[in-house]
Amino acid sequence: MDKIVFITGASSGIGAGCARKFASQGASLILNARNVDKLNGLKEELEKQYGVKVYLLPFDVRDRKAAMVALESLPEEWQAIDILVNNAGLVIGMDKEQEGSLDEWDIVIDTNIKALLAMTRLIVPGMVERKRGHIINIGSIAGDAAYPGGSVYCATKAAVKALSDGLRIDLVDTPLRVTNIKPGLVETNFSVIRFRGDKEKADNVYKGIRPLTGDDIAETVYFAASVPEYMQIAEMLVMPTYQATGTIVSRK
Ligand SMILES: NC(=O)C1=CN([C@@H]2O[C@H](COP(=O)(O)OP(=O)(O)OC[C@H]3O[C@@H](n4cnc5c(N)ncnc54)[C@H](OP(=O)(O)O)[C@@H]3O)[C@@H](O)[C@H]2O)C=CC1
Ligand SMILES: CC(=O)[C@H](N)C(=O)O
Repeated sequence: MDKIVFITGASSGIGAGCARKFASQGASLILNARNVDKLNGLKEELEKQYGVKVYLLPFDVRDRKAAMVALESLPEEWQAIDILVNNAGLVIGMDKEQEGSLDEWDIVIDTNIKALLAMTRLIVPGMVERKRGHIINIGSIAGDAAYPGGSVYCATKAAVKALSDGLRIDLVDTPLRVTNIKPGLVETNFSVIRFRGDKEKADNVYKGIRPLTGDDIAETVYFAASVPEYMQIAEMLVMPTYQATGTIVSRK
């Protein structure tokens, strides 16, 4: 794949899986996250294993100015981004809406919605100009229906669906494509962060079921990116076989 792929949140889980998959197919990668050590390790791994070019662009996606400066700093040969994977995201806590922390919800909303929107706003105009581009947003099954203690996270992922659908409408007279990938249970660092570092609670989320991995979701992201140009995968809901909805899971 002779394309430049920009992935936010590439230091872990689904984002790192996407980096590995696109690298295995020969793409050039711009990788973002805050953890520079992890990004450096991934760059070294991908360059060694696949002989691809990797450019690191570490910044906090919530920092609009840092995002703008980072993108403006891209060397000429890295500027024509073909695929934007808006993946960086998180939730903190599983509190009832009437009891949770407004400060933590600010972090969640700023990362999952406002940063995704800012990255889109910064990168998509260039794609329109070049008449080439694909925006792949990582939404969630959580955006389809609220679940107990998940209202704010679910609302952010419902927003990702609305932003993806709206962008697709706004780009309908261009060759650009917009995809919303909606994973179910995927074992990554997500639950460790949700439960504020409590590994036991995080492990319980995946108990009795074989969850998906970041690599599984990366396969679907790559599939959406590699169908012929006249095809647009608008949305994909991808979950483990023993999961039926955001909350109905059969555990053995
Ligand atoms: N795991 C799951 O079950 C599911 C996850 N998702 C979604 O998938 C996406 C990826 O999550 P997942 O891989 O599971 O979780 P991880 O916690 O493993 O990875 C999250 C990534 O986002 C990055 N990130 C978080 N905040 C910021 C920030 N402010 N600026 C830049 N990067 C940031 C982290 O890097 P760093 O800390 O280095 O900045 C990390 O690379 C999220 O949008 C999540 O909502 C959707 C459905 C299911
Ligand atoms: C992390 C996710 O989005 C997952 N589908 C969940 O809400 O548990």
